[in-house]
Parts: sequence; C-alpha cells; structure tokens
Amino acid sequence: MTRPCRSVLYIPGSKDRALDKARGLPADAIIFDLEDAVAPEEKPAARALLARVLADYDFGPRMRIVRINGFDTEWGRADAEAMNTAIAGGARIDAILVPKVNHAADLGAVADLVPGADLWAMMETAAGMLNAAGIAAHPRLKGMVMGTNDLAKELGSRFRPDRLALVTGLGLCVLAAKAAGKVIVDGVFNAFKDDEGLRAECEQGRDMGFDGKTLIHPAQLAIANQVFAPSEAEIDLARRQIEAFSAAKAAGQGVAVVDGRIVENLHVVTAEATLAKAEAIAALEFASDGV
Ligand SMILES: CC(C)(COP(=O)(O)OP(=O)(O)OC[C@H]1O[C@@H](n2cnc3c(N)ncnc32)[C@H](O)[C@@H]1OP(=O)(O)O)[C@@H](O)C(=O)NCCC(=O)NCCSC(=O)C[C@H](O)C(=O)O
Ligand SMILES: [Mg+2]
Repeated sequence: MTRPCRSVLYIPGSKDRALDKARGLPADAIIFDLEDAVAPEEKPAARALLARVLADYDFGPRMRIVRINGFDTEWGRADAEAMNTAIAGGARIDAILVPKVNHAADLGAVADLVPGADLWAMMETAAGMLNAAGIAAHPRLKGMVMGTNDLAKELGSRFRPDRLALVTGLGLCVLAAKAAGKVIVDGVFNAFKDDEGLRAECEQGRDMGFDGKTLIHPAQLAIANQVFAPSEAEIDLARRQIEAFSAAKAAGQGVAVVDGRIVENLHVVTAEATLAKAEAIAALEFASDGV
C-alpha cells in the first residue's frame, strides 16, 4: 500500500461549510460526492462549487476523490467533463469514483473523458460482485469502494450486524482487489451516532482484508483511523518477527519461533508491510493529533 486509506470521508459536493471543514479533519481520503448526497436540483451548482474548491483549497495529504453521477443519468457525462476541465485548470483530483460499475467496460467512457486522474469503482450491484475480478483488473483502476446500501437494496436483504447477506459480495470484491493489487475500502455504517456498532463493523472489515472504511460523518473518523492502523502490539510483534527470522537465517535456518508461533519468510513480508503502513500513517501531517 502506498497511501493509507483507513478513513475515507464522503462530503456532499453541495455543502460548502462541510467542504471547508474537511481541510482540518483527520481523513486519509475524501470523496467529494456529486451522486447520492446531492439533490437533483443542486447538482449543477455542486459541480461548479467542487471545481472551484478543488482548485483553491489545500487538502494537505488527504487523497481527493470525486464521485460523479452514472452515465445513465443526465449529469454523469457533464460531471466527468467538468472535472477534466478543472484538472486542466490546476485543480488537484487524484481519482474519479464511478458509481454502480457492473462491468469493466463501464469504466471506458470515464477513462477517455478524464485522462488525468485515476479511476475508482463503486462496487454496489449484484452484477458488479460477479464481475469484480474484471473490474479490478482495469489498467486505470486504482481503488474499489463497497456500496453496501445499494447492494442491500438490490439484494432485498435486511440489515444485520454480522452483514450475513453481504459477506459473499464483500469477500468477492476483496479477492478481486487483492489479486489485482488495488486498494479496497469497505462501505459506510449508516448509524453515525452508534460508535460501538461502527467499531464492530470496522473490525469485521479489517479482519476481512479491507484497507479502510468509507464514512459519512466526522465523528466516525477516529474509530476508523484506530481500527485500520496497526496497533502497538502488532508493531512490536512485527519488529520481533523480523529480528528473530534474521537471526534464524544467520544461523542457517529457514524458520524462527516467536511467542510460540512459527515465523517464515512470508510472515516477514507481512511484518514488513505492517511497519511500512505504520510509518506511512505517522508521516501524515495530521497524525500527530493522535487520531
Ligand atoms: C449525516 C449528515 C446529514 C449529518 O449532518 P448534520 O446533522 O449537519 O451533522 P452535524 O450537525 O453533527 O455536523 C457537525 C459538523 O460536522 C460537519 N459535517 C457533517 N457531515 C460532514 C461530512 N460528511 N464531512 C465534513 N463535515 C461534515 C457539519 O457541517 C458540522 O460542521 P459545523 O457546522 O462546523 O459544526 C451529514 O453528516 C452528511 O450529509 N453526511 C454525508 C452523507 C453522504 O455523503 N451520503 C452519501 C454517501 S454514502 C453512499 O452514498 C453510500 C453508497 O453509495 C452505498 O450505496 O452504500
Ligand atoms: Mg450507492
């Protein structure tokens, strides 16, 4: 992983106060939303506001992702064209997030219209789950975001804390992203005042292999940042595994034992990734706030 993606905050592209506030929030990435968070009558104004904000505001190390509307709506193509014009005019946009991607071919038109940004895909349809490997393999795609609300809507499933109905899709998308070496971020937790529920869902996503979680409110940032960062115990274990394996290798052995568990070369790769992630998080300019 090159950049931490523990916390990925949606901000409605129409809310100038929230856009301003985001410059000081400890989010690893921001999704500037033109899709579901913006009412139809506000979309043209939000598009213009976002183009200006992304040219004028300094969001520091936070990744800037713009979610456009689908190309099957009256706004999608104009969103992509406006973001391409904004980039040409100096706006910094790291990626365009395409909603409701069903097949890799759905990314083609956006790739052509916005050559200066990476692509990310919303994974939120039944077809998208079944075609996840092809979508992840698209050469311009750098990241995937679970859209668990839309997925649940299409499945007709009910909310359960264990996300039983969604687990197959979540797993398919994690497999696809990892096979293609792409970032993958879990869906939102709608009950933004329920810290305990959010923590449990973050832990489930982390344990499945997600890199982070999408969020809808600033109050959710601290929990996601904590859960998706290596803990002190994990950092300590990683250091000890690397040391022990190095000593074993020097003694002509291929296996070390730490805390009663074997350590082989593959565990050292994981340990090194843990330390690299911790260093990348520490390097973020807002990390010193302790969030
Ligand atoms: C959920 C909210 C509507 C709540 O808004 P509000 O009642 O105004 O919250 P607060 O009064 O507690 O806000 C306190 C301050 O925080 C700022 N704020 C709120 N939300 C954000 C945010 N997302 N980013 C930045 N700043 C934010 C407020 O401006 C207040 O600031 P101040 O006035 O200075 O005190 C609201 O949080 C919200 O609109 N959230 C985003 C909703 C959204 O983006 N939804 C779409 C994405 S989720 C999705 O589409 C799912 C996916 O596609 C799927 O299928 O699953
Ligand atoms: Mg959605």
